[in-house]
Amino acid sequence: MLHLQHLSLGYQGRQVFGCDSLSFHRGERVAIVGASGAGKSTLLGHIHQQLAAEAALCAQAQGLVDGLSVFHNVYMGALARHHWSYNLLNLAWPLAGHKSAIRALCDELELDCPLTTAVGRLSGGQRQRVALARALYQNKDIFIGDEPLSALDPLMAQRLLSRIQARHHSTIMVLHNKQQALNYFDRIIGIAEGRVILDSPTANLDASALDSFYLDTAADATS
Ligand SMILES: Nc1ncnc2c1ncn2[C@@H]1O[C@H](COP(=O)(O)OP(=O)(O)OP(=O)(O)O)[C@@H](O)[C@H]1O
Repeated sequence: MLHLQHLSLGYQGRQVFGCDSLSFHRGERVAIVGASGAGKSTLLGHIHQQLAAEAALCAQAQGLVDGLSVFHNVYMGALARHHWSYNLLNLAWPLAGHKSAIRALCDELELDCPLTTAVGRLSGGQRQRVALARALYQNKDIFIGDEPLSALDPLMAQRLLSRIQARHHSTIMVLHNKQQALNYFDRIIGIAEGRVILDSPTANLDASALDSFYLDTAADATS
């Protein structure tokens, strides 16, 4: 699906992530873990650039428009699928088909507020689910997420993780929860100081293998 070679990523001439070779395969569910500042988001952004046509990104910086409704923010996920005039019409007078599809998606994400609610009035966890709904509304085959469930309680995060994975043939996700990484992903990539220091099938790992990545173990009791 994607083969990265001799990769060097950085800002203003400073490399923050580098690797000789890193591949992502169709059908894989890959968790990326590492301490803050390790280079995870930089790598994820590059992966999304390479796979943009077939992948939806749910970024850490959600980019929601606070003054607009839940409906409008989620609909933004569909903008690229339609002509600008159709989008304009639907943003001004939401069509029944999109309203019901977005309602169903929000229900699936356990977001029960009215679609007319301004996003600026929502809690952190609700906002995160609006951003997630917008990414899912892109209807892409691959889901790329940068801590997309970090504001949710562990049980809800696990339920939504299963639903995200059921909707996409491949998932690449940065996350900070050890048990979620071990239970819901086929492969774990560990990054430290801009290098890949772990790349292994989850089946070959136990919880102690992830200790050096400072992962949150809050979900241990619920798994
Ligand atoms: N836009 C930017 N301009 C300059 N430096 C940046 C920029 N974005 C990130 N960096 C730097 O690159 C390094 C890696 O950042 P990155 O966001 O990829 O790490 P991360 O592992 O995702 O961290 P976190 O878990 O805190 O999100 C950090 O030193 C950060 O300060």
